Amino acid sequence: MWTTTIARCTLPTMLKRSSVLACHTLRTGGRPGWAAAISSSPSLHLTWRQLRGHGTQAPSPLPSNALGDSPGVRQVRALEQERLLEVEWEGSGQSLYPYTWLRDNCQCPLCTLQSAQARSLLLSQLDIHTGVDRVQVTDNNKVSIVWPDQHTSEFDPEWLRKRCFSPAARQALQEELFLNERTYWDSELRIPTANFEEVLHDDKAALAWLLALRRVGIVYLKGAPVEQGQVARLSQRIGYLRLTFYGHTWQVQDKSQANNVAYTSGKLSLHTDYPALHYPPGVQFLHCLSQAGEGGESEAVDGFHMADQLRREDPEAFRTLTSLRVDFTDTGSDYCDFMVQSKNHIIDVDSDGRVVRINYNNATRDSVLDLPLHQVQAFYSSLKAYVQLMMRPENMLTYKMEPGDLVTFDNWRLLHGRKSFQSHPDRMRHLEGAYLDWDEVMSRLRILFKSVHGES
Ligand SMILES: C[N+](C)(C)CCCC(=O)O
Ligand SMILES: O=C(O)CCC(=O)C(=O)O
Ligand SMILES: [Fe+2]
Ligand SMILES: [Zn+2]
Repeated sequence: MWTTTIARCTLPTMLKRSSVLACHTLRTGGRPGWAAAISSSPSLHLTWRQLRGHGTQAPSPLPSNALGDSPGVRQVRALEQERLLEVEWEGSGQSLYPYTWLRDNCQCPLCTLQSAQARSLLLSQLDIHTGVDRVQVTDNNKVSIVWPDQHTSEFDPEWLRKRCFSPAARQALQEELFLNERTYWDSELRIPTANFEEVLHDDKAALAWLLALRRVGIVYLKGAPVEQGQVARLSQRIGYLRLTFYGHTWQVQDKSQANNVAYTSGKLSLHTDYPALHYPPGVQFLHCLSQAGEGGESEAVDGFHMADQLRREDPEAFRTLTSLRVDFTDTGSDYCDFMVQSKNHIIDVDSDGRVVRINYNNATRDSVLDLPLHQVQAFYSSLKAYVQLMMRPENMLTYKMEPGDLVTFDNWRLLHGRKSFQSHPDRMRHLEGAYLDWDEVMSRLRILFKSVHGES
């Protein structure tokens, strides 16, 4: 039984600016806490193992799982009573597979459309009470099953091993697919930095960029041409960008009759972008084309880290912000006219209580507050507690973008802001921005990993 615990760990020197940075990270089993070595050198060549953290996997009853060197099958046995196939691995260990699942996932050309790597077997054709006629290990070490209707399935040992139903194997595969392990940080973070052109042209650099974006939540790219169109170029490296009412890409400038507080020279307090949508953009790019002489510095905090801190320091506030849905609103005209309304938790948690998304922009929080009278004051105190935690100097990162800098960050996790600035009509501060979603970014990450490391 592997339980998830909060552990304290010390990060290697590369991630911190000075002395020892205490970080909090999720750890499994009774193993020592991992420490991901995240290099912030200009080329940011990080290895998969470095960013995954070696100690993140739960102890596996199998010698190696989902990470290569798959042993062969020694023996298979049909457990008739339980309707399970038992696979005994060479070396040590065994795995159990339900008959129903095996029949459902037959890889033969009748059951699978090979060109789409998709199931063509219909659920109506699946007998969920099927038995087996006979099972054996073939000469080329495949697991062969003959079903009662004499249909035959053959399974590759490596394919089966990866899909082992043990809790440890499931956890290892889920981490490999979704990379949900995060490295929390505070004001001491040295933002992982890479070269813009290198990320565009080199697969290893692009992989390191996306691994760090997932794990740390923010990566700085330097050396982008100082002209519009670079965030679009970078989004093409992934696939495509996320269109919103503010356009395919958008220009952050001090505008008259601004349709958003971002388009002024005023201070922006820590926020996530677009909580007025029920599915806010997962990733944000901001490219600096021109900076203000005075002001305009950027601020950022790790919203997941802050939420975990709030859970410990003020559990009642945490409960309030994860359970009350807050109305957000955004009305105006840009790409086209819009009247957007949403209801979001300030802190979204999944069914296991893990923080998965922060939704908060004070500018678009609606005056409509759909709460019973007696909950209103408690809502404000909870929100204040979270925001005051974020504003502590030890939690907040500050940096000033220069022309050619392009920051990429996790908009579901980070809250970002900017200091007010002096507007000069001859030298306007100008950032170009774009959004992407995590599904597309993770898709590119998996493809890059496969092409760089040659694993499936
Ligand atoms: C205007 N834009 C696209 C730069 C930011 C919108 C963020 C928000 O209003 O939540
Ligand atoms: O101007 C900046 O530095 C940040 C702008 C911003 O946060 C936004 O446009 O939403
Ligand atoms: Fe923003
Ligand atoms: Zn089949």
